[in-house]
Amino acid sequence: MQKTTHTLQDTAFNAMLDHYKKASLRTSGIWLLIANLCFVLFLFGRHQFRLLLDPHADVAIAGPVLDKLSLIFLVFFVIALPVLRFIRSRTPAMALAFLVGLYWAVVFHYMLASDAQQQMVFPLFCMLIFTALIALYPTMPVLYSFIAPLWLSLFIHLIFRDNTIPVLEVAAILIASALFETGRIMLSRWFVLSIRRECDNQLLVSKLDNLAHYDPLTGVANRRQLDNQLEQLIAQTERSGGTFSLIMIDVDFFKKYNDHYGHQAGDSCLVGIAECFKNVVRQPADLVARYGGEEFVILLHNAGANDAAVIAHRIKESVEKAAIPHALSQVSETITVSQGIMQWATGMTALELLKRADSALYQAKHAGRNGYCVAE
Ligand SMILES: Nc1nc2c(ncn2[C@@H]2O[C@H](COP(=O)(O)OP(=O)(O)OP(=O)(O)O)[C@@H](O)[C@H]2O)c(=O)[nH]1
Repeated sequence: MQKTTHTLQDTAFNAMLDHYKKASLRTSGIWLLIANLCFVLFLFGRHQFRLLLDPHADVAIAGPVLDKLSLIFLVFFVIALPVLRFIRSRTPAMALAFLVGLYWAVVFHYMLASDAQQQMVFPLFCMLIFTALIALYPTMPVLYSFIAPLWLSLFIHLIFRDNTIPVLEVAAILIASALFETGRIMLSRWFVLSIRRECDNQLLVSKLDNLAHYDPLTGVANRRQLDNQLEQLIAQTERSGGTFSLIMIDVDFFKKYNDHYGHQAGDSCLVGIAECFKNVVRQPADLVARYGGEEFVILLHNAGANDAAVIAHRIKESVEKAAIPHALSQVSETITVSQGIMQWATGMTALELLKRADSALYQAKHAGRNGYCVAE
């Protein structure tokens, strides 16, 4: 039983984690794309600004290519931004992140080939990976799809550029990568922890809600929920017109049942009877509630007294079919119920309705039990 509860909790937690990962991907994916656009515009503006200050500046190699690449990114941005809203699964997000990463790998390639742009590559690399970390840390595969092309292009370039390996630059990249990875682990632990707390809170709220609104023995609505729904139904029916009915049900000779079979058997009997009621009403529209002790009430939406009588007949049949033995009953060899039906009329309060249904139930008892009576 405990194992089942744990499995259910784990399933709820995994579903919630998945939901929040996707939600965060949609919102922070947009932010990341805009941040990338800012970096692109910065490079473009920087190049134009340098030309403005010094028309002979050494920008010949990378400058024009970067301008074209900026334009390409702008087109890509215009297409990708609306698409991002519709991304529901991880694979297209990974593909999109990889494309942006690849774009930066190409930009790095051209920047590293120019003396004037070279010194910008490492700060740009750091800014890119850390903004990506902020946006994508909950979904590691998407984050790595973005980082991998950047990282590989830089590393391959550094190692194969000259015959000697630039130890300082490689060390700087390794330190930045180590900071990135430890930061990612830390953030994603906090993320998982906050989802775990959220999941626990929701489970707690639903447990408290169950305790507040359902009868712990039979699982049907309790008196509090019945009172609330009845008030609401009266207000709603008064506003929109129509009608509804209420059936009050009492188990026949239940005291004798308890005395004969014991209180625990009495409890099981109530559970079985409540099950019969649930099976015959329209759910979730109609409400089965435990009114108190061995008395139940059923609220039937959009039902007149005649419709309620049909339901009452079905209840009688369903209880008979359950065939719960009752050796001391004076009307049958099995458990039976008596029912009082009352149709709501305009201006009638909840209290009056319940009282009239109770009187009809009394009449049904008086008429020999195991039957139903409609209030006049
Ligand atoms: N096992 C069990 N018994 C309950 C519960 N709530 C009420 N009862 C019992 O239900 C019995 C109700 O008895 P009465 O009100 O005298 O009615 P009855 O014996 O059904 O007689 P009639 O209604 O006239 O047919 C009492 O013995 C209560 O103790 C419950 O939750 N579990």
